[in-house]
Amino acid sequence: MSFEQIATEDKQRALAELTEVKSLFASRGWFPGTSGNLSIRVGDYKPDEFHFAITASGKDKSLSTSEDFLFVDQAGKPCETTRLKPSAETLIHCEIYRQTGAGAIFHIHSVFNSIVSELFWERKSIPVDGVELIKAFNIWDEEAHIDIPIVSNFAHIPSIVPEVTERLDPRIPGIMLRKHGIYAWGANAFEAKRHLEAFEFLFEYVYRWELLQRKA
Ligand SMILES: CSCCC(=O)C(=O)COP(=O)(O)O
Ligand SMILES: [Zn+2]
Repeated sequence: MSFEQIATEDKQRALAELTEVKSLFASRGWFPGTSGNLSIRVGDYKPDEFHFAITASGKDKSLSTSEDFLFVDQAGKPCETTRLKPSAETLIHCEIYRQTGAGAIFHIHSVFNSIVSELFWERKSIPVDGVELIKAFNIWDEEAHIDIPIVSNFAHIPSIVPEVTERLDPRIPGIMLRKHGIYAWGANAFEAKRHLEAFEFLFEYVYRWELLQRKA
């Protein structure tokens, strides 16, 4: 399916959802210093052909303007002529869509996610044991244990992608970039938001729990 074949309503829905989520996350202080990026997929999906709307790079994401989003293809190339630049991290979105077929991907930076990625960097994953909010990931085992993967962060974004490819865990709808931020995804915007909120809760929990253990 080409970009032109995708229904206008589908594209408008994606932009409306992105606008709503962006404003909500901004109200929570989740885009400090222009950080973070959001995307929602549109149209049919094949691992080698898909399209998505994504935040434009370097914008103040607490503001709402007519130049907040653009559409790109599976290679991260704009689908229409525009002076906007897609997020500098678009290739990470491309890779996550390629591997998971997700419908939405949200990325934010926070103090808790950055600290825990460093606390657990040596084991390359953030362990979470038996916390109820693991159920937000549709993992319903009693006393579930999960490991949230942490990958290296590089200024050169294409260098991050191979480790994302390697470490993506089909059970866990997220991946943490070391001292950078969390990527969370889901079948749609509602699910990606639920996952992101759960990750952020768990990161704060893990941080505070770790501190209590170290003091004891
Ligand atoms: C000032 S934040 C550094 C870039 C970053 O990590 C980020 O999430 C925002 O980049 P974008 O190009 O999507 O605005
Ligand atoms: Zn980032």
